[in-house]
Amino acid sequence: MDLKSSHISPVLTDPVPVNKSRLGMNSSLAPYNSQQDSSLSPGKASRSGSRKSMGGVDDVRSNGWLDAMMASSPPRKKGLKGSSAQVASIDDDTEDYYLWMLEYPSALDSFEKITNLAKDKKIAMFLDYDGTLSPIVDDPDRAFMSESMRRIVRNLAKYLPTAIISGRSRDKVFDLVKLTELYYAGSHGMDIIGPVSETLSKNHPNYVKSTDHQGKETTLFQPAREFLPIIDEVFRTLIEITKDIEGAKVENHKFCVSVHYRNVEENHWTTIGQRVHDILKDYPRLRSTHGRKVLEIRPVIDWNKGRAVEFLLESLGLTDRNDVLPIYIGDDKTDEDAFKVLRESHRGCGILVSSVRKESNAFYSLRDPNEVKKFLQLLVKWKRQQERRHGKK
Ligand SMILES: O=P(O)(O)OC[C@H]1O[C@H](O[C@H]2O[C@H](CO)[C@@H](O)[C@H](O)[C@H]2O)[C@H](O)[C@@H](O)[C@@H]1O
Repeated sequence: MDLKSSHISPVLTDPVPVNKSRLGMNSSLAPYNSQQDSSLSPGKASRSGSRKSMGGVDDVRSNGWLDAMMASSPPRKKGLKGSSAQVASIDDDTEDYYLWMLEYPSALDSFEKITNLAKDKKIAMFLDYDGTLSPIVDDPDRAFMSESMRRIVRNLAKYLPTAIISGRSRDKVFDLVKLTELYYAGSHGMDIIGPVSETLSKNHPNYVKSTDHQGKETTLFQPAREFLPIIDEVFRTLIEITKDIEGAKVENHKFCVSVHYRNVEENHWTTIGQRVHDILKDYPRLRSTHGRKVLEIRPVIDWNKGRAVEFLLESLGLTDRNDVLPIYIGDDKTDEDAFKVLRESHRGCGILVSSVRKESNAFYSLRDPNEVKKFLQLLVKWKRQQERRHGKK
């Protein structure tokens, strides 16, 4: 992979004529504005040059934000509210779900098919965190993975290169996973700690030698470094503008910011959405994407979980090889970028974790983290058997 080419470098997207945003285009899709005052810090627009609300047209109710916010997570199971540790998703045991599974078959039922694909290949495993390794809960600070899940992931990493790719900051996700034998990509892939790769290090300015939690030599890749001050600034602003909204929570994930509304009364979702939307008019080089009851504010760079998968495969020396099968398991919209990369490059497979029907670029599905655990457990068992068969310990 040539890091000098635009294929891998996180090039900012091209500017689009201003009138597009005036036509009510969702600002989460609105591009970097080359007209911005270059004397400002990265991402910040001058007030006079900022995109203002266009008399109701540029309003979260009419531009699709509110719909996306409403649709961003399975509805709650009745009676779940209260405990912060309770799982907040529902099982949609309808006929519809089973019909949907014809298109996205269960990875458990298809296990043999998957391992047939993996025969004589090296699997590279990529795992999302929230909603995949840990259940979705009301309090993001209490989204713990179970000890049994941790044990299985640790075992898996003995046999396969395994990476966690999360929207959380790398440090936060490491604190939750606590496994030194994995690779980590935080901030939706904008903060990667991976193996040393001579080819990559020669070609990329954002690639620096580092040491991991065990003091082992690794490399750090942070394609959005220049955005650190602006992310900090927008984080503080978002805290300020949401402080009167009960239940709102803002998290700083170093290269991106999360604004949670899971615990906000539904009749205040428009307010929270509108305020975030309006603030982003001052930051044309930042955009928002929709996660599970969360708005994620991130730099407008051509980098996402899909690019992180490509990057890690390259760092592991596993790219452009027919004997590699990457598997990515994730539950969220941001994981779709990774599913898409695997689907479009005709290698590996995406597994969507969902208990409700969703359009996806994944090939298979698993209902919830419990099924993820069963799948990973089967994989460990299968790898063990394979190694025994091939005479390894
Ligand atoms: O890429 P991920 O590892 O899946 O991270 C995406 C977001 O996950 C967290 O929020 C989600 O999980 C919370 C805990 O279960 C839940 O309360 C919240 O509603 C979900 O959106 C994390 O807190 C976010 O910052 C991440 O962006």
